[in-house]
Amino acid sequence: MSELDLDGLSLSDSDYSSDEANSGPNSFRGASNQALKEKTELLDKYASHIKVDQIKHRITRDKAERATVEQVLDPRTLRFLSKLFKNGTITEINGCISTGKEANVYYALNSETGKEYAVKIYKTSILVFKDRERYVDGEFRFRNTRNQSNPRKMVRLWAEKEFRNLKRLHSAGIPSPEPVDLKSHVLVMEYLSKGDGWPSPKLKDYEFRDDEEIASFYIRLLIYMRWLYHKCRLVHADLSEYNTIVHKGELYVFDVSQSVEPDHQMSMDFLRMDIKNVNDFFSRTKNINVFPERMIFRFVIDSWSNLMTELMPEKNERRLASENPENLELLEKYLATLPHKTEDDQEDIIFRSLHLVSSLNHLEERDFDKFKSGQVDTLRDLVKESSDEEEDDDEEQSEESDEDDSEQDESGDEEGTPKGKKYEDKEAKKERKKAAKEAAREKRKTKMKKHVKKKLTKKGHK
Ligand SMILES: Nc1ncnc2c1ncn2[C@@H]1O[C@H](COP(=O)(O)OP(=O)(O)OP(=O)(O)O)[C@@H](O)[C@H]1O
Ligand SMILES: [Mg+2]
Repeated sequence: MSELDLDGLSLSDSDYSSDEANSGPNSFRGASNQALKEKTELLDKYASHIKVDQIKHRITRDKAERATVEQVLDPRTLRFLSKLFKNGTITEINGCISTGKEANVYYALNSETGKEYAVKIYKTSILVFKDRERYVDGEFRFRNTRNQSNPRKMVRLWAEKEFRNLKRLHSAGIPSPEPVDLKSHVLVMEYLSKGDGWPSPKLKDYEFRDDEEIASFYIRLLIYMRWLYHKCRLVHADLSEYNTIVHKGELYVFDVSQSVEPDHQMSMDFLRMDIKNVNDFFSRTKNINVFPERMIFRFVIDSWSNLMTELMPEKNERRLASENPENLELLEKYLATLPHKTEDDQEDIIFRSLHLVSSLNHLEERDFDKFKSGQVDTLRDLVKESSDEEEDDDEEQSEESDEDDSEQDESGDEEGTPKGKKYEDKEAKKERKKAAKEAAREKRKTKMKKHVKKKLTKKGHK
């Protein structure tokens, strides 16, 4: 593998020992005597400072169990943890906060400074690895790492990605856990706690005072999505009430290892999904009025000057706004001008089904310009335009192909780009299929000859 240098962090093969192919927590089959010796030494030294049991209610100071530590942490992980002990970042690990699909998060402490930390340890299981590939693929920053065959290297890359993304959030003023240290696949960050080890609640568990507070958190989250896009050049790609924490009265965004840059081929689909998740939580669970998804989408990606032109038609009024880009109050003001989503919002249903072009990124720039400058209210016209050409060739099959759609969803296309599945909810998928069938039927009735259409299209764009 070529050496990577990502924002000063470099990866090289030398950090990877080849003792375990893909160590599950306690697998050290095939480990050399030397590795075993190293593990024993590390356990002798650090096991009494590491508690890996699940934290049930609050962090306790029970004695750590060497046997459990040995079972849960593979030698490599133990080695990187020992570096954190040695460099004085932490002095103890006091239990497991979360065992996720992709990582385990532990509570750590520096008893000298009293500072608390969350230590996120990424897993190297092959299943996780396959699932996550798509977030790294297509990212300019990780262009040299495509098709990495070594899960450990990939996992290290994701940890690094999260570390760097957290830094971006932090410098953009988006409340998020401060990244503290990174050792391979072991990431240390600020622990968001109410004090004494108690974690601050996730958005999903937070007890809101009233509707006003709910609405203000909703608005904030929309603005953070915009800041992520414009200030951090990121789309979160897994934004929800599970990956946001209410800490000291503020909404904190975390879990950004899968976040992608806007140039990623799937970024627009991820963004649309994030918007849907956020809207669903606030409208269905919290019962407040939300904005139409397509309008939020535009709010997130549109330029500052376009938004301000809409908000303040007078030129001299806008001067101040141009000196103060991404200003929180002005963005709040802009959002206050948006209408609320109605129950049966057809435009939003169409917006959700933009999957027809597989990715919004596949639309040409001029289409986006049209959309952004308000020449078309939704992307419906553009979708028709862009999908027409493909449909000319395969529309006859469209109804039949519906049948094996789901299979395709699982496998993705030739280039490994997943279609639908995670990014499209069932409801939207049903609507999309229904709309596609109806559209195909309608289209057959009034089908225009290909050569005539080509001529017209060309004229129209001049
Ligand atoms: N900095 C932090 N402070 C407090 N708690 C945290 C922090 N980071 C993570 N957690 C807790 O650990 C859980 C898992 O973290 P995170 O979402 O980053 O990992 P994940 O592997 O992506 O998990 P999942 O697959 O469940 O989303 C969070 O839901 C949260 O409860
Ligand atoms: Mg998470």
